[in-house]
Amino acid sequence: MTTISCAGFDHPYEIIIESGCFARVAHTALPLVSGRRVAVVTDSNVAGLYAGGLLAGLEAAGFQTHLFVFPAGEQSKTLDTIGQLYRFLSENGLTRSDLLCALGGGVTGDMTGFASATYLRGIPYVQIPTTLLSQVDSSVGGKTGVDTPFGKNLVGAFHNPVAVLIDPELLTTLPRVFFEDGLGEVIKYAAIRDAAMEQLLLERPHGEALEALIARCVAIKRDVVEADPLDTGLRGILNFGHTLGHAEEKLSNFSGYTHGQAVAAGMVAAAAIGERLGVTEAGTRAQLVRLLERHNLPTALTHSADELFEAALHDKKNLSGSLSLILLRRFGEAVIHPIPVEDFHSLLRQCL
Ligand SMILES: NC(=O)c1ccc[n+]([C@@H]2O[C@H](COP(=O)([O-])OP(=O)(O)OC[C@H]3O[C@@H](n4cnc5c(N)ncnc54)[C@H](O)[C@@H]3O)[C@@H](O)[C@H]2O)c1
Ligand SMILES: O=C(O)C(=O)C[C@@H](O)[C@H](O)[C@H](O)COP(=O)(O)O
Ligand SMILES: [Zn+2]
Repeated sequence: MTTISCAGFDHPYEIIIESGCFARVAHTALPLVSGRRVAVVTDSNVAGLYAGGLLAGLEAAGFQTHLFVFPAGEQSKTLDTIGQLYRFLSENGLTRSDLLCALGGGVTGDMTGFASATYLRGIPYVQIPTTLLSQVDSSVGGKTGVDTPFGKNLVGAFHNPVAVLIDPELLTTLPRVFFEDGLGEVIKYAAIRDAAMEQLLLERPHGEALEALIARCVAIKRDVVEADPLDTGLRGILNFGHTLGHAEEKLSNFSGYTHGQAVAAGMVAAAAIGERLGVTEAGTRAQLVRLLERHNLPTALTHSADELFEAALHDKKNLSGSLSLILLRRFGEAVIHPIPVEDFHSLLRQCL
């Protein structure tokens, strides 16, 4: 078992990483809230696999439970679903002393966290991530929100969970394509902060090696979000590959590449731009491509430079005509590189 503490800008919380810890959710949640109602939020795939066990455990511990299920997939990550969730919470009498449980992947976690930040102006929530992506990244750090027709994650709030319980055993039911999708974010962590992780990614990780890899990513994310909780500087490095990855997702109406796939292709493009600018060591792009291909991740974006540029104009790192590009100096070290928006456009035309 690994326990990682995170200071949090709003409150401190613990991230528990342990095979089998799913069985202890109720035990962990009990001392964290004074109320006795819990709303479990999950998607239509995860509900049938894990909601029953979670509800039974919570009820045995004395909680009154309510289950909100939405259709699985990125296309549900909208204000519309959030509206339905608010109504559900209100109809079931959830108060600010009660608890929300995000049981699922990043889509569930981002939406539950956003409802938790805004319903009654704040109600506690616990993250129980069930995808590799959500275990290594989205359940930690308190970025919550939804996609909009004008761009990815453009409505949201910073709001930390009261606890994160990561049980790698839950990944045994995860379809292979989503496991590989999560490896896209794992490779991001290696690329921005820890070149040695590449050795652990030569084969598909499993068992203790997988648990260690999850803990390493969480520790890196904890260090970065503690240093810059509200994303005003250093935290930008966690966005490596995301400027173009998010543009790609938006241009496909959130039904093309999954998030991890889009980030994978976005990282390759960012490495090409970095090499063109002379910021990134030559050969880094090829190194990234080899690692991504090993795990069946895409290495090319599917839209044109002009389309991607237009879509990226809504990026949150775009401030008054200048865009903070996240580049690598070399594999294992990221750098934030501000450039005028027009230069970004011509770089895209040259590099894609
Ligand atoms: N807040 C953050 O810091 C942060 C970080 C990274 C990504 N994200 C967001 O996370 C989202 C992507 O998350 P995701 O990849 O987890 O997607 P997801 O939540 O849609 O889950 C992927 C698929 O796996 C299924 N699934 C989940 N757990 C399962 C299990 N244990 N067994 C079988 N099937 C299971 C789901 O039903 C879904 O079909 C994106 O919206 C992205 O923007 C947020
Ligand atoms: O936590 C962060 O900060 C990240 O950038 C992690 C990313 O993997 C994640 O996809 C995040 O949601 C992107 O943030 P955004 O601010 O670009 O929406
Ligand atoms: Zn991401």
